[in-house]
Amino acid sequence: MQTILIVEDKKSMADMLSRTFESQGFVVKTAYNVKEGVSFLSSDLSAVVTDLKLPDGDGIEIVKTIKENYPFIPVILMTAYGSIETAVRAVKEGAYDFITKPFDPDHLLLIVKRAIDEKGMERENIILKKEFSKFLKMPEIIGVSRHWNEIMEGVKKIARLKTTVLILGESGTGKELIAKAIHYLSPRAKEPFVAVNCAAIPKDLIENEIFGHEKGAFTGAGETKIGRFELANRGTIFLDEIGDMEMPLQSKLLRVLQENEFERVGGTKTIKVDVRVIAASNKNLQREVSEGRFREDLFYRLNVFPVVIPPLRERREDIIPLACYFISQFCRDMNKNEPSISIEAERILMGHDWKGNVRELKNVIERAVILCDGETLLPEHLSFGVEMKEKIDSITSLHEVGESAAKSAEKAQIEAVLMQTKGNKSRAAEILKVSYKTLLNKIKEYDIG
Ligand SMILES: Nc1ncnc2c1ncn2[C@@H]1O[C@H](COP(=O)(O)OP(=O)(O)OP(=O)(O)O)[C@@H](O)[C@H]1O
Repeated sequence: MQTILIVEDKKSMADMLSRTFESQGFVVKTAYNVKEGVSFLSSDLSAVVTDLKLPDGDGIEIVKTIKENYPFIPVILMTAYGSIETAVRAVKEGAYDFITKPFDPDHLLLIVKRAIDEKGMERENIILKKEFSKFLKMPEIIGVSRHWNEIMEGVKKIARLKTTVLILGESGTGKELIAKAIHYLSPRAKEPFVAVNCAAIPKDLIENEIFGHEKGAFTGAGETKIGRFELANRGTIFLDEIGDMEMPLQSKLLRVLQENEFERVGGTKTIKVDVRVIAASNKNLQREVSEGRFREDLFYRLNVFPVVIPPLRERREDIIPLACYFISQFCRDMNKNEPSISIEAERILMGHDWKGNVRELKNVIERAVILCDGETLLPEHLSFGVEMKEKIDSITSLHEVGESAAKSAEKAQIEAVLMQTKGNKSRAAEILKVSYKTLLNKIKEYDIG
């Protein structure tokens, strides 16, 4: 349901507009002066329609307040003939449009609907551009093991509620995928899913990224910046690697979880939000608490509904179904016929340790699909398969061989693509078909200069 705020001092006009919008299914709030109008502002509003001349000031004050605090709410001004110059100034100050009195209410309705659509798209674009939200639909999730079925049962139950979820598991087990599944199965599915990797953002920037800043908060803060909590309003925020969040920020997060409000960096105004929080960690958070690095109260607040994803080696029944799924995905992308997996290749996949979990399996399969031109995927198509054949007698751990070969191949591939993009990491991530976050982690892991 969309809510409109009408600020108009003439009661008959305000009533007529309320009826127009209500007949179209909008919820309408009415204010009769600037002070009242400003007090009604909240992020739940879809649009504001305000008169230019009000008893205690003018609509431009409302425009300015909205631009600073709720930049995604469009404001439409109603002006009398003769005050067009002021109306033009209002548009310069950030109003979406103005309409000159007298007007046809249906015309105003049209402007408001278009404004809501455009501002909504603007918000989505910021989210997409910043790669906060990779999927616009429910991702495909594969798993047949008992563990996995239990996880999915829990996910389906919890998705409907606003409960905070804490997802625990080693890197690459599918924590982000589960967070997305919860979001897309929830009543918030049409609202943004905003992911933040607390470990990938430099420590001195993270508060700013998550909570935004006010204009002039520090040198270089020329404009007010909306943080990711505000971008996620009405949707879900996914705080990945929460165990890496510094203590002072943990306190700020606790307040948002308890009171749904915070201040931007350098600001005094309290911002209210309605955001579902899903956090994830590959660290043992209880140990972080006992060692004094993680706030105990925050841990309990996050741990309302824990989801523990076991490593792939503890749910081996999922390996082949996942491998088959990735084969068909990559073959479709590369326009190739789908090979079947030979018994030997299957045995190797089943026996591997998968320290990098599903992510590692996905990478191994991608390379295998590139190398395989026949109808059957063989051990030599698995990057570690070639070396394994040569060294099978001399080396005790098959897994070590497979891993080191896979890793050096991956490192070489990343270095080559970075050279190709002249160091542009976003472009390299696109070519490598990994998230920007994953690429940063890999660069760190392989110490690529
Ligand atoms: N059950 C699954 N079905 C299909 N794809 C999966 C599954 N689990 C993981 N994946 C895929 O494996 C990759 C890694 O998963 P994801 O990024 O969710 O892991 P993560 O635990 O969040 O990793 P990290 O801790 O490093 O951020 C992604 O490409 C994801 O789509």
